[in-house]
Amino acid sequence: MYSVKEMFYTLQGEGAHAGRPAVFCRFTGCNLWSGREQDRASAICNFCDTDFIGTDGQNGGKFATAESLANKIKSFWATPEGTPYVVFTGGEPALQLDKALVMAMHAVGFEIAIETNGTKPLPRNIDWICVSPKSTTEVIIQKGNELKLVYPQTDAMPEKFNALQFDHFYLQPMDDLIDKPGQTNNTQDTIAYCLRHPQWKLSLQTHKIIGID
Ligand SMILES: C[S@@+](CC[C@H](N)C(=O)[O-])C[C@H]1O[C@@H](n2cnc3c(N)ncnc32)[C@H](O)[C@@H]1O
Ligand SMILES: Nc1nc2[nH]cc(C(=O)O)c2c(=O)[nH]1
Ligand code: SF4
Ligand SMILES: [Mg+2]
Repeated sequence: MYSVKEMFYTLQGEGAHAGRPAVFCRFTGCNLWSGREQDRASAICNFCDTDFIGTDGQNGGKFATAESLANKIKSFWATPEGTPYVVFTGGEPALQLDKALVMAMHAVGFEIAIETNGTKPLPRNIDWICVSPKSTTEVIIQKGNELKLVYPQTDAMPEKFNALQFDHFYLQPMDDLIDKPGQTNNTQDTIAYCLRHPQWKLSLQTHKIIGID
């Protein structure tokens, strides 16, 4: 059984594929935060910008089989043109994305991306792996396509990750959910870090800038 918070067709906002049309499938639940505001301060990951509780979002629901979820995802790709692309996110998608769903998505012709915190094993054959380390957690997914670190995090500074095996290293300014002026500092500090350490590139959350999902 797969539990999905929401699904929608939009542009990937972040990282190396920013601007690319994709179906987003947001799974319910995460291993680093309950998702409840009263638990945020004590959570391992405490800056999350996402509501991933329940199945009540747009096109959310429970799916009994990989094939039924794959067919639903396919229904949001509205054109015969291009290679259909799905981004599995959450919550933490590694808690639910399994071999059966990877096979079912490939069977309906999709390329598969994942946005993961890197603390849980992944099934084989995911086409694009984006790992975003959090706080003091151990990153067990040590290779992939992009490492996209939210910056700054006291317990997860870039030096900890710069020797891992990724093709792209991105820093994404922390969207400060409370202190909006603080956000400007995060962006300026991220730019300054990239300029000093050019292994790292800036990733902006462009969907927030242009006002799409
Ligand atoms: C909501 S997470 C879901 C996927 C997975 N649990 C993870 O953390 O990578 C999706 C992406 O948003 C990033 N993110 C979450 N909160 C953010 C914030 N306040 N500012 C900037 N990026 C954020 C995460 O680091 C991750 O790259
Ligand atoms: N447009 C858009 N791009 C995204 N890239 C990663 C997202 C996520 O929440 O995982 C996200 C999202 O929520 N929307
Ligand atoms: S690991 Fe990802 S989904 Fe979980 S709380 Fe952190 S940012 Fe949100
Ligand atoms: Mg998001």
